[in-house]
Amino acid sequence: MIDDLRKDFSLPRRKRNRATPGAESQATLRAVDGISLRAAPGKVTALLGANGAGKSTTLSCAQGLLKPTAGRVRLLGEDPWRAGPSLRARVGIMLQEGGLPQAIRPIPLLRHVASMYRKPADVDALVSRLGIDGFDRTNIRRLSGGQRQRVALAAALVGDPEVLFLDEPSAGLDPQSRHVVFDLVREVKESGTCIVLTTHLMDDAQRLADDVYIVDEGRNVVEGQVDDLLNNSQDRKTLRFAVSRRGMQLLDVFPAPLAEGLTLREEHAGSYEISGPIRPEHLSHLAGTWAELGELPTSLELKPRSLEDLFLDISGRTIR
Ligand SMILES: Nc1ncnc2c1ncn2[C@@H]1O[C@H](COP(=O)(O)OP(=O)(O)OP(=O)(O)O)[C@@H](O)[C@H]1O
Repeated sequence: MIDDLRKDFSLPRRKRNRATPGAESQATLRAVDGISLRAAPGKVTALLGANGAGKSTTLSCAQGLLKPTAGRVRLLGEDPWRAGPSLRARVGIMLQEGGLPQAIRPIPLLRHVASMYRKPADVDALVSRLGIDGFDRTNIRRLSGGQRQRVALAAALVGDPEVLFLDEPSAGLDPQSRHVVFDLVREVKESGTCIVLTTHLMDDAQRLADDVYIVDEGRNVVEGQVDDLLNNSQDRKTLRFAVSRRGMQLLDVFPAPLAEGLTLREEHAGSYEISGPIRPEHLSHLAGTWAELGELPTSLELKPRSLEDLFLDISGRTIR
């Protein structure tokens, strides 16, 4: 549970303070500015946001790795910043950078980690499930990014945690590994573990998460159950199509006035997206226009709005 979390980072300012020559004044960066969230047992809670939105900082405060500037954090009822080893033993953490020792092979590392817990998970089962035995002759330093991710996940699960934090769990995974990792995460959730994850991949969030929090510039902007968020926008659809005539003006393709809350975007030359409450008349209008022009779209797709559409509406389509 996180209530009104704030985290400022002190940044050295290059400019010297004229009032006190020689002294370096400090500037602060507010990375998190009032985030609140709750993560329940037996659920996957996803924290989504653009690069630099404040997700990892929030997770680090929740894990007790960073001290919040203000606000309240409770992890299994305790303040994680002050908590001792008994709380840590109930929590599994998979960090974005891996955070693994480098000069050791994966299985000896996992056995060593397991030896620190009173009731560890079955290391052999985790190793074979995540295919770690296939690359155990290599030190962690030399593993590929995806292999290291799998070892990091196994290390986070080896203590059979009650709360599991996953920072970008599918980064660098090939499609097969991604399926295995997702199935494993679902099983862990069904066993009652509270899972909190961050991801940039909206597909992953849509497939894995029960609850989502979208953060932007350190603040919550949307929160809710994935199903509710998507159902609420059920009347909204996204139509994507491409036409072969390069350089064609958008209005030649869709001359109807953009009434009724439809938004229209040219993704790149000849490739368009219309979103909003699309009705059959709009499709027939488009088809009529194409028939007049003798144009057949090279692709055409009508989809319900996804978490990615929702996310892009909120955080914009340009890099900030
Ligand atoms: N130790 C630090 N010192 C100074 N600034 C920091 C520090 N850690 C993070 N920041 C800044 O705080 C902001 C939030 O960073 P954070 O890592 O929480 O974002 P994020 O949402 O996890 O991003 P990403 O998706 O890229 O991992 C960024 O502007 C980042 O540069």
